Amino acid sequence: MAQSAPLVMRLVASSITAANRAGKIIRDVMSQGDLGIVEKGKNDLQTEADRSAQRCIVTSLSRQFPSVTIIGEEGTSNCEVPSDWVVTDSDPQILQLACPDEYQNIQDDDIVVWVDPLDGTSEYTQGLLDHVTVLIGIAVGDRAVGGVIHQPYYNYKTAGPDDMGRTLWGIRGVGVGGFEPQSPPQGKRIITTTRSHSTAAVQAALDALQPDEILRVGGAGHKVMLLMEGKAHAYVFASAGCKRWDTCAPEAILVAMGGQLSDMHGNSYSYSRDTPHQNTGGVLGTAKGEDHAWYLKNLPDAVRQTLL
Ligand SMILES: Nc1ncnc2c1ncn2[C@@H]1O[C@H](COP(=O)(O)O)[C@@H](OP(=O)(O)O)[C@H]1O
Ligand SMILES: [Mg+2]
Ligand SMILES: [Mg+2]
Ligand SMILES: [Mg+2]
Repeated sequence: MAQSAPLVMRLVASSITAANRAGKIIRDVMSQGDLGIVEKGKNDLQTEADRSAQRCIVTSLSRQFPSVTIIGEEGTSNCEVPSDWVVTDSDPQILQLACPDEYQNIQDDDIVVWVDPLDGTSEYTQGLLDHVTVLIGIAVGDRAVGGVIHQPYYNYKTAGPDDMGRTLWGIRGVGVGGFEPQSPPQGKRIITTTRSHSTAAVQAALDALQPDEILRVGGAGHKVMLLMEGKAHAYVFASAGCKRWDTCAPEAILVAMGGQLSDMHGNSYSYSRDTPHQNTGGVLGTAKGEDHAWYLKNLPDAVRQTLL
């Protein structure tokens, strides 16, 4: 039964265990105390946790799916991966779920896996640990279809080391799991946006949308989780700073529960293997039940013109 599950379902099932293992690596690097920070660019850090978590995920998935294209934020390295970082088991619950007809016969060639081994690096280095997530997105053709978000420090203030963290998943046409989907409060507009990568255009977009409240938090995964759990109505980021690995997994889960994610012009991002990595049109995510078009209509043209 499990062996014969369709490829998309097997990829999500294996991504859950790989993301959980990567989360443990992220916690271990922090508790060992040497983050090994490298500056990749302006306001763009990489730590030993980003590097190690990526090696864990890419090695684990490519052992099981050697012909599937995997694109990760941190590039590749040929160093040996410790054997206990390689996990090849799968989440049994996902393998039992019915796969939609349109994804029954998907081949290796049709898939790209987008990996952000540690989303919210800036917040990780500053000790804002619950902003950190591990993101694994599964694209079929050019669409984000499956997503896994692992939050390694969920409940870290109250949980012990063995019950810390959680893993959320979603598959278009199947549903979501690992969390309780909630709608945001009616009669209010709460917008979430970047905490560490703001610009004049990012602020101008927020001003025009007149939110009742702004939640400035780290990580694309964390911000989309706020939409999924009814804590915010929209994620508005009028900047070209995010990449496909930031949005693929969150978009798949958000869409699977009835929300939307597009660029600031209302166009969907393509997640096919030859697509550019940069989300040059910015990010607009809206919770289930929100009027995505209202946000698009009320964004100032001057802001939109700063984005391709
Ligand atoms: N100006 C910029 N330069 C580099 N990365 C940016 C960026 N703006 C956003 N990002 C990336 O987009 C993700 C979400 O950003 P933010 O937390 O500011 O909303 C982060 O992913 P990583 O932490 O995985 O690198 C962040 O690095
Ligand atoms: Mg980064
Ligand atoms: Mg990221
Ligand atoms: Mg990252």
